[in-house]
Amino acid sequence: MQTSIATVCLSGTLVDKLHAIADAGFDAVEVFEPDLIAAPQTPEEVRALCDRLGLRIALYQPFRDAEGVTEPEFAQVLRRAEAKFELMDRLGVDTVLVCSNVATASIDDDAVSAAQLARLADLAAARGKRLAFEALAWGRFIDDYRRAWRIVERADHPALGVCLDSFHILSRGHDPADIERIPGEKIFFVQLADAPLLSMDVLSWSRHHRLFPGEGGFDLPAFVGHTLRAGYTGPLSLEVFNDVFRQTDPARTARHALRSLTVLEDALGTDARPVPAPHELDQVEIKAQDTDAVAAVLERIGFAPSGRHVTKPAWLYAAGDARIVLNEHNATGTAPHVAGFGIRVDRPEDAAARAERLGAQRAHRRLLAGETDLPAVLAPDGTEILISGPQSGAAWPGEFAGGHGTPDPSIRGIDHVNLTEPAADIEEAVLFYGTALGLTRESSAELAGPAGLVRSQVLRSGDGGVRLALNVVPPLAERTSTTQRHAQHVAIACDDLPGLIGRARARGLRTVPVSANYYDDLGARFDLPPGELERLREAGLLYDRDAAGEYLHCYTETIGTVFFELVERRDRYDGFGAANTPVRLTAQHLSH
Ligand SMILES: O=C(O)c1ccc(O)c(O)c1
Ligand SMILES: [Mg+2]
Repeated sequence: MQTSIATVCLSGTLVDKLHAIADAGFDAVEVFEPDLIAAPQTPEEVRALCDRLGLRIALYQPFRDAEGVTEPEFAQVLRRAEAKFELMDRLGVDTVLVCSNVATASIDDDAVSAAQLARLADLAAARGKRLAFEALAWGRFIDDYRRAWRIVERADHPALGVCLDSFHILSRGHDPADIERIPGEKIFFVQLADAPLLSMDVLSWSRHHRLFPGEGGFDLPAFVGHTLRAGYTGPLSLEVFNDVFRQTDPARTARHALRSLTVLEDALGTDARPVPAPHELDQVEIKAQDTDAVAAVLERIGFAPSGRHVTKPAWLYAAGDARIVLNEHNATGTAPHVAGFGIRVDRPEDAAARAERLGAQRAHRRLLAGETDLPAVLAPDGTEILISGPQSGAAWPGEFAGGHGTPDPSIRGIDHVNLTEPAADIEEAVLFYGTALGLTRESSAELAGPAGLVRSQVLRSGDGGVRLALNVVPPLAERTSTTQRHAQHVAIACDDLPGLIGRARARGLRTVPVSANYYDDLGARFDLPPGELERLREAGLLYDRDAAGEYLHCYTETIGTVFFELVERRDRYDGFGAANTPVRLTAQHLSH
């Protein structure tokens, strides 16, 4: 399937955009007219650049307000079209998108629109051009692709077909199954955009909030399936108007965009490779110039040092199935931060190949798997993912020697990892981690803290063995606070958290203090058994409950940009204590 993207999706000048699109690996491009008009290059120069870059210009767009108009107005439409066909000759593009009239339409009549489009198509055909008619969701009279098709069918002109844009169809709740009634050769172009399911006017929704396929609430695989079954063989072209992507690095956004098409193609089964589902979080790597303070906190929690790496300045701390690597190799000048994590899957090489197909780079392991040969990849945010095989008791811990001490018996494993992403990168991170690691998007929440709203998206493997939470830093929070920017954390699963916390405190562990008001509110919200509220208050634990079970948790101080959460899941509780997050954010804010 040919891949294409509209220049309007990206930031930068037309030349920046074309380079980014070609470098990402797209086959074709839609030139969005305002990008061309503002560019200092001549159309011939743009055409030559596309040739050099190996990019086909598949579409020129948009041509607005062409039909449903009075005869004098239509004479002006033909004059304007003549100039655009001339321009298209110079650019070397043969198809122009004509969108349904939003501004000048005064005649609500299929016969009139069909006759005018046919006359426009006559003019186009004489210049070797084609018109792809698109019903905008907010068209004055034509706002439904089925009506656009009826008009095109009625005009019955070989140079006139439809353009199907998933946003206009799915945002209005129009049934895309009727696409299959359109002959494939009359579908001149297909544009793809996803979007979050918002309730707002459709024009603002379209102009500001479109997303790449797989990132919103629309069923793009089903939509594309209908176009393919109709017999469409042209490019799948991304057309995403989005306020963030208009600002971010175009090269990175273009790679992200192409990744979304790769995922979509996989979902269509044209190149399906089952994603190996991960079983568990095998380890977390925390890097810093000096990891002593993190080591001290881990020992107070109940981890035991399992030794130093045989060749590198790195140490393994373990307890139960929880393994944390503290790495000082190549870390000059860095504060403690989560540099990577490990997952355990059935077929590590397949999982790595899948991640690479989605644009991840192979990581040249500086640390683990130097001796044991395991694949590792870099996520777009730079996090290193080490991929282990299914056997528990992986080989890599054997790279560490000289351990001592006994871990606390209540510690079970790694419950989840919580990474922070800049607001501009969250869509990319969610798409990448979800699709490369075979995790499903779970709840997303907006949590209020003293420095703004923290958006949080949870990704989870089918059996809950791997849980990853991605938090968006409030974009302006850097001006007021540093704490939320640094909200990366590693959650340690244990049983009997009250018992563990007592022993950990005796070892000197400090946790973030919880307000007295919190416990008053907890008592009001939950009818807890006698004495339970007091026990939670004395232990300084947070509490949550849902229909499936209970959740007890608490947080350590922050070291560098990392802190630890200790969690006990009772029965089948499957959340993250989100209701308690504002209390935690405030406590962390106060302790800085
Ligand atoms: O928002 C618009 O005006 C607009 C223009 C061209 C398109 O293809 C489209 O889907 C929307
Ligand atoms: Mg469109």
